[in-house]
Amino acid sequence: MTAQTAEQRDLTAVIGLEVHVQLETETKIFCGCSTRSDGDEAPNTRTCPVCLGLPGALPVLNEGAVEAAVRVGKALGSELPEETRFHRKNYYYPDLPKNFQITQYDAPICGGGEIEFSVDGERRTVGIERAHLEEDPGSLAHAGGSIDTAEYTLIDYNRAGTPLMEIVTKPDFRSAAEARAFLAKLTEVLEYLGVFDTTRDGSLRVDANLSIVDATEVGAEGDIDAATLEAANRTEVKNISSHKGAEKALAYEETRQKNAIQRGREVEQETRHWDESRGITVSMRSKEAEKDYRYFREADLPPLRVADWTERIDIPELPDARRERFREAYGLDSESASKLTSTKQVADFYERVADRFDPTLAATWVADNLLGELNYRDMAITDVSERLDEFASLVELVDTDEISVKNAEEVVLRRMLDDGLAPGAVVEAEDLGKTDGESVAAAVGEAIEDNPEAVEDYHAGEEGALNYLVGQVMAATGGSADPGTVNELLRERLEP
Ligand SMILES: Nc1ncnc2c1ncn2[C@@H]1O[C@H](COP(=O)(O)OP(=O)(O)OP(=O)(O)O)[C@@H](O)[C@H]1O
Ligand SMILES: [Mg+2]
Ligand SMILES: [Mg+2]
Repeated sequence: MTAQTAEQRDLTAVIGLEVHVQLETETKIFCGCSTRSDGDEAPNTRTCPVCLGLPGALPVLNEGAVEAAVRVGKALGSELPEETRFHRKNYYYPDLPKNFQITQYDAPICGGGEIEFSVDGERRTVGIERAHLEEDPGSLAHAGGSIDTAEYTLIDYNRAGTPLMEIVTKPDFRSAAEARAFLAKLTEVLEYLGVFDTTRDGSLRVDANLSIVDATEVGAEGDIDAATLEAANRTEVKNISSHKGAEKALAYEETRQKNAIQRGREVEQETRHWDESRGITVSMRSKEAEKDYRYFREADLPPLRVADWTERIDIPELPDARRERFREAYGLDSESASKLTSTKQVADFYERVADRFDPTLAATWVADNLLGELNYRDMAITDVSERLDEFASLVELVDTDEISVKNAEEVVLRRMLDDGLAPGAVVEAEDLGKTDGESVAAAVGEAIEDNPEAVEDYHAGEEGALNYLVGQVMAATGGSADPGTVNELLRERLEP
């Protein structure tokens, strides 16, 4: 080891992501096969000559996929070209029986753009290189689960031809945590656009690129010049299917590469595989160069004019804008505004409740109570979207003081979710109607009469005695009296 490598160098990680997202369409991108799996379908049943790549079968572009891609482009602030084209990317691997993937090359549907997100309370902006449309390959099942030890592999082409969008970022990330925060934001935006179904298995897959550069190469703005980026040997980690997986794989790669460099070894430019169960990346092959793919024009698909689509398609209000509007229009704090805009469905639900009640009360009920109880049950807002009227009538019962907040939260809401009951039915079944003023007053009188010692203690200045008496009244009214009112009534009655 030379003297130079023996001392610790100050190193920085450089990260760029290629994110493959399945666009939500009814049918595949180049044929009429369904994209919807019914859960326990047999392999290779949702297929036809086109997605099986049989000779002579001709692709026909799905308009739904183009529309979704245009939405994504608009949300990213990309440049949408007048015209876009498709290419064949040639490679030999059993997940694609044609031996090429129809994708885009020099005229992708989206060029440039950026995404802003927060990480550790700081705002970051990451550039988008481009985003293009392509077909998803089939899926491989390695016997025993591991690609490097399997004896054989099974192939299922049901997934083949699902519309994919590959969103390629600039190498603008400097840490694994940033990459993860970006993925969360991207997912949120895609979900708002209605082009992405997060619950679909494998709907988001990431290739994570990482290289290490000397910290001295990083400018004041975190910028690194193109020649340095080009010269740095990067690894591309494939097979990552979750945000958390991406963060873990990148953190692993960062440590592995930094250790190699600190020991004076060079990092090899290669493709690596993320082994989720072992939590490590393993070498697969040297990184293919662009020329290996022999890209050429897909002659079976004519160039597509996107200009008309771009004009016609509008996108909804995006998460950041909606968050800001919630803060201003409804006077919510940042935390509630964030919670209530976490998905478009939650935000829509909240706005419908806020239309009927005081927005702050609506925020407490949706953000704290409802989302909390749903989360606890592994349910989503979409499970109760149809029950907005019932939910509103629960808030109404509290708002008009007919039941106590405690009973509304702990009894009514829970039984609504667990047993599918309407709030009125729960109130009746559990006899939760608030005790009227007279019976509370009577219970207060009784508590004073039955507990002379506590009364004496209270008069002797012991505040604890009052709490004891409040407890007695609450017990006598079955918890339906308002503790604050009981407290006041007792003080009044005990005044000398
Ligand atoms: N020095 C670097 N360190 C880390 N990431 C880098 C570096 N230079 C480029 N990248 C990132 O690598 C990714 C390159 O993706 P791109 O799709 O353009 O090419 P590719 O990976 O060679 O092609 P393929 O789609 O065939 O895998 C981008 O996300 C880019 O930001
Ligand atoms: Mg790529
Ligand atoms: Mg790549």
